[in-house]
Amino acid sequence: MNQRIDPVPSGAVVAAADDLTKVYGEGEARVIALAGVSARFRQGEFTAIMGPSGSGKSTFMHCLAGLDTPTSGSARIGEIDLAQLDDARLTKVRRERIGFIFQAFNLLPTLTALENITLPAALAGQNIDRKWLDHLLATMGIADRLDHRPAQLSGGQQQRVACARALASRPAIVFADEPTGNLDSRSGAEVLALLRSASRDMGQTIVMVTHDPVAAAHADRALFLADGRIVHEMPRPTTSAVLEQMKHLDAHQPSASL
Ligand SMILES: Nc1ncnc2c1ncn2[C@@H]1O[C@H](COP(=O)(O)OP(=O)(O)OP(=O)(O)O)[C@@H](O)[C@H]1O
Repeated sequence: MNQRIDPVPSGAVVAAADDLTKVYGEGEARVIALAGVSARFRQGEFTAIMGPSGSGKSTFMHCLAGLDTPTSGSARIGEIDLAQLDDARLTKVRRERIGFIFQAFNLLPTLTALENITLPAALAGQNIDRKWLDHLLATMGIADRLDHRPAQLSGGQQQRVACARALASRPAIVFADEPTGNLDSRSGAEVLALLRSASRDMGQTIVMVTHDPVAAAHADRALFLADGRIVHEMPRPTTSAVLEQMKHLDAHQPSASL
């Protein structure tokens, strides 16, 4: 009997894109931001989305997260096709199933760290499991900063609060948009280690857009976009392999030949 070796993670599909296209503008201003992107994101999988500037990374993530509407194709969270939802239902799905981490942290300045962390769950009318929250706060290393307001925290601490906020309600999927873009390398490494541990130890599915090969090397796989298409998928990315791939893609950018 042949033993089959299956390289695909066996977790359930948590989010999926099928032939997503996105066209902005018309006539001379027409831009094809996504030209048919399909991908699966499995339970507990940590995916980095990479690609040259303008390749469609943000558009892809926004369509997957229900923050933007594709021109055609479908984006699903679990079994829910986002295109079938009106605005109110879409907001509900985002609140209940999706966590977000942004480059600029996006914490509310008048709220304490703890209030920021629990706000999305409160808005969604969800209870946060206290044991889970304590575990999360200890893991994120912010248990002694909970009464501080964002201005009283370092950038790294603010992003760890934002990570705890995204993970608190155990969403189906967390989208992180350049989460280390505003951090020094040490704080960035801490945040990446936390995301790594959230996926590996807590089974959290994470999709992270990044320009940074060091950040991508923390993921289980990297998807590379160019001109609105996925042109390469790299399992277990390393910094040097990602760097090579990026050089290759940059060399094929139209501007590089000018
Ligand atoms: N609202 C919009 N209106 C018109 N064109 C847009 C809009 N948003 C994005 N685009 C265009 O779509 C293409 C993809 O943009 P997108 O922001 O998804 O790329 P990206 O890979 O995230 O870029 P970056 O790394 O620079 O953030 C670009 O050519 C961009 O100019």
